[in-house]
Amino acid sequence: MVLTRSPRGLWVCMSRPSAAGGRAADPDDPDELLTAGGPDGEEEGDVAAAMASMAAREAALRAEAEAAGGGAGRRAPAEELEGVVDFGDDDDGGGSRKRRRLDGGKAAGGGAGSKGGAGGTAVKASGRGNFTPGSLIRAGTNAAASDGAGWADLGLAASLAGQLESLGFAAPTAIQRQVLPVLLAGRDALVRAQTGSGKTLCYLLPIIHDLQAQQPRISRGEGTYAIILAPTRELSIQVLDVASSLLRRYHWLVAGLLIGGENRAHEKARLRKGVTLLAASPGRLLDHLNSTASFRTSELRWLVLDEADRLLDLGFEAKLREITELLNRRSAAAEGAEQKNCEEEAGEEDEEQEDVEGGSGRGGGGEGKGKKAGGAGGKAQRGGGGGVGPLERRRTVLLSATLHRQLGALAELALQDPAVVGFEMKQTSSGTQLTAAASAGNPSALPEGDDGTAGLSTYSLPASLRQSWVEVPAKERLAALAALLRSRTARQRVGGTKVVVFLSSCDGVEFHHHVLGDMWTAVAGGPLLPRRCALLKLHGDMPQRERTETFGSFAKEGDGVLLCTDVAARGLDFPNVTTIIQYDVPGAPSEYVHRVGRSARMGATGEAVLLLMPHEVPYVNLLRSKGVLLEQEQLDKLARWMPTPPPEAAPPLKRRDGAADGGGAARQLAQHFLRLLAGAVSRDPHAAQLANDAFRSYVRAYATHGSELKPVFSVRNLHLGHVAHAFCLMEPPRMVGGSGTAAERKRRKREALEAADASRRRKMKQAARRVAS
Ligand SMILES: Nc1ncnc2c1ncn2[C@@H]1O[C@H](COP(=O)(O)OP(=O)(O)OP(=O)(O)O)[C@@H](O)[C@H]1O
Repeated sequence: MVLTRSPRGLWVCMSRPSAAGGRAADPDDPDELLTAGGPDGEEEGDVAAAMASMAAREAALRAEAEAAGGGAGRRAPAEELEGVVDFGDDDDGGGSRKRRRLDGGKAAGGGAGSKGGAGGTAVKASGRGNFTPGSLIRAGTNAAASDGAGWADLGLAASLAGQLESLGFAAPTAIQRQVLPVLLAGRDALVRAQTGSGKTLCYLLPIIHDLQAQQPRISRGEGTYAIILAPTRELSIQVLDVASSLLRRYHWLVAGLLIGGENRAHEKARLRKGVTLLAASPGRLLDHLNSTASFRTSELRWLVLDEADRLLDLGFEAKLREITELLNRRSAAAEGAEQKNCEEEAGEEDEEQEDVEGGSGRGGGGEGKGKKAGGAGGKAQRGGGGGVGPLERRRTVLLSATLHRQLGALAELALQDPAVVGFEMKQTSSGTQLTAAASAGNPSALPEGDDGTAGLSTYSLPASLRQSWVEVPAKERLAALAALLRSRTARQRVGGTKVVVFLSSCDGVEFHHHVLGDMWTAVAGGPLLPRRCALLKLHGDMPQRERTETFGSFAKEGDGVLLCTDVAARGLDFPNVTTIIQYDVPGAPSEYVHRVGRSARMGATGEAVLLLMPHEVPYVNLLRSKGVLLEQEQLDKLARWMPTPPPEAAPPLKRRDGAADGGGAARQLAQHFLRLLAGAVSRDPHAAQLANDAFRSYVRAYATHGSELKPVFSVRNLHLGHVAHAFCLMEPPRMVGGSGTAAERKRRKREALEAADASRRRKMKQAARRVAS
């Protein structure tokens, strides 16, 4: 038994954890085999696939960066890239950087003697590349971060600073410089900062710093110390990936995943064993909080809501409230029980002591019964090493590039005296209100935005992002998309060419994936995209395994085109995305910001192109009123990239002087090509079904635009006949009726899940047999 301190600062009794850290995984222990993200366990199917693809992605990236950037592991943030910053091999976090030591003289967390530079891996960040100086300083964070501080200067443990440097993170970004000190000092925080500015490390680093410093070391058996909630499964996987790479030096801290689409039984098994840091989706977390008795959260020290506004948009508000209430209740109950145990223990001790000291006529005892080792004063005490004291209560962090007013209520519920970064928080008679910070360059009294915010609805986008829009008549949309894809992928670039195309529905993604892939090749006599360029799809109706695979492979592809829904709009960090095409308009302008934010990350250049039908053009003004400025690109400029029918099928043109007519001839040819494509679709029942479903889903999604956007995006404004052309349909299908292919996809998804379950069961049985023998 040891006396230790709970997150709320109470001294409680608990069993000393077994010294499990550092031992090799037991290959015969089925529980070990099911550990996700743990450093000492083999991982199960889906997670293993995700992690393997992530590792491959990391290796590929590093190789690319080395080839292109003369050894720079990752792009360094603004300040370093402007000049040349060189962290020498033997720097160990800088000559002035002192290694923090925990009681007993052990190097903090990293194992004695582990060098900050990870075995001498030098990280050199040079000024080459496509960085636009200053873009990070304008990261919407009011940062004036030009002091050149390194990781350890911010107060991070030397071992963690070393791990960061060995991963190629040469120095903190502006937003990291602002947020880290606040969280390390033990405050809650609400953070708004540009997409791609490095928010993930803003919370992961303080968490890991805090957990690695705890003495005695945290054991996984104690349960979960940190939970990170994200709105999509892919984002949770990504967070787990980053956390796992940072935790490599801290083998006793185990990271794991709880997301929908995964096998519950296996998640329960992992929770029983203990997961110190959890990346989770709200639904699945709540599910386990309610149903998994062995899920221990009484020691929870950190709760993070990444993309907090999206969590609310997705209707998770009630779930989030329930989660915070459940966590509070569980902590209170555990604390009460621990306190009771403690009192009982103390009572027993007193009795024993009386026996010893008083002699009490029982044979002059005392000799044989010494005092319990240490007593209260001598018992091991869990405290933070490295200068950060134990937290007195749970820390909560909310982050996003866009925030909205409802978040005020959530902040009120979940945060205590938070530090706010990137905006202001005011107490009014109606509760907590969020407004844009005047210092962020935003007028303080802007009209209410699409999301009901005042001022907050102006957005800050990376300066290195070029944004444009093209006006495209409805019936030419598919030809324009094809032309954009061909023009953007034609040139091979160092570092790769990646294009993300956003569509409004899963059916839309399925149809376009089919038609721009195999069907295009069949009709045009050759593929739409260069052979080096894979055409991938990602949407929420895909089985989780397929989603994870696509996510991993698009990340590691050199060149590729990803067709996706908004499932990929938030937080996903695909390296080197050069172009974002918004084929279907986003819902709220905040979604525009997140979609385009998949490019131009961390100072890289990128472009975003928005396709608008003539009646949708006023959307550009709406974006302008939110501080988002787009240039117009002429459709005719894309003419030379328009698809053409094979020579034998080309019609006689009314006008053949393509260049002189400003692209009209090319557009006529493209229309002829689309008629050929429509013919092919009508002859293929599967393709025809996909086209019908996609059309219906498009119109339905169009009808769901919020009230602010309704005047522009009204179904009444759509010329349905022309819209149908864009789906290779001769005429618009009836809007009634279910979607055959959607049902088919659901069936496939169910079958895939069942097969995955069966395979997991088989693996478990094999593992159990090995243990038995
Ligand atoms: N200090 C740093 N030095 C170099 N690269 C960094 C640093 N911090 C983060 N990065 C990299 O910057 C990229 C963007 O980081 P991250 O995904 O955390 O951004 P974000 O602000 O959360 O974006 P979003 O709003 O889109 O979710 C990642 O590839 C990350 O590895």
